[in-house]
Amino acid sequence: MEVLEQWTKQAEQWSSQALQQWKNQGEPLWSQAHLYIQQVPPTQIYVALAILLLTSVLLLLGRLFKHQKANTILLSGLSGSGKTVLFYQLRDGSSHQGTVTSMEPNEGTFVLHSEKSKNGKLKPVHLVDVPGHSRLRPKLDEFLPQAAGIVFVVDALEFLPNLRAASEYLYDILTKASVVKKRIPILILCNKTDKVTAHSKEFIRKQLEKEIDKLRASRSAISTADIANDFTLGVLGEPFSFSQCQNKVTVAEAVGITGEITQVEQFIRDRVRS
Ligand SMILES: Nc1nc2c(ncn2[C@@H]2O[C@H](COP(=O)(O)OP(=O)(O)OP(=O)(O)O)[C@@H](O)[C@H]2O)c(=O)[nH]1
Ligand SMILES: [Mg+2]
Repeated sequence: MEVLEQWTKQAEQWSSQALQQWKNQGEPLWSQAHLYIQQVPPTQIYVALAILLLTSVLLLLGRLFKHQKANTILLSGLSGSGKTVLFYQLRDGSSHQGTVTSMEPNEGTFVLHSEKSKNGKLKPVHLVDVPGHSRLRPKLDEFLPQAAGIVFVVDALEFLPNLRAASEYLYDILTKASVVKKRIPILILCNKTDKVTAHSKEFIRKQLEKEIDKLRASRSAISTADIANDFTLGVLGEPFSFSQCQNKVTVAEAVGITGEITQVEQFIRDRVRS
């Protein structure tokens, strides 16, 4: 016990000595600094402070601005259209065979696999694969404020049996206030075109336009109170066509399973620029 007490005393002594030494060394430095500040005209100090403040504000604004620049691309579309396969192709260049119906969004921020070998600085893309199950679709709304583009994936093989459901989902997206106000570009991606029985993108576009035209007629007949937040689609009195939309709507083809995805990659890179 005594040894311990002696040790503690010794340690206390050392630390107070060290503290005194620092104080002795620091004092002349402090008085020198004080003297120097007194010599500098106050205007110079104010100018230096103003410059410091201005650069901090500019840096902060720069960061804020960078954050606001959207780099999110959303993959939407009915269940089974091939969004998750596409997500992995874009990220890894492989389809990760054996995907099952997604129960939650797949999300990642990365440089597209096909661009990894390219020189130069490429901005990473924040890609979100929103499950097609009707109960999970509202998740799309969470990501819309940051969306730079929406890819609406359509199964070109099993297209006709799903025409009504796909048109309804697309109609909902096209009339969302956040989509219309921000004019978020939409790419209708006709997937699974590897099979000979797949429909062409022209056929798919026309069928979707016809079906949306019917939906527009039936929906405008219901109470306007229900659709108060929605925007009316196209030009009233004219048959609906995607060219009437305020946001740019384009159509492209892909084969997610084998990685023939250059058109969707181009769409993404056009929306997300460094
Ligand atoms: N023939 C063919 N089949 C494909 C293609 N892309 C995807 N598939 C198949 O389509 C099925 C559904 O693909 P997923 O990527 O899981 O579909 P999803 O859109 O993510 O579906 P949810 O998660 O339920 O919304 C899988 O069996 C895939 O193998 C393609 O280009 N050609
Ligand atoms: Mg999925």
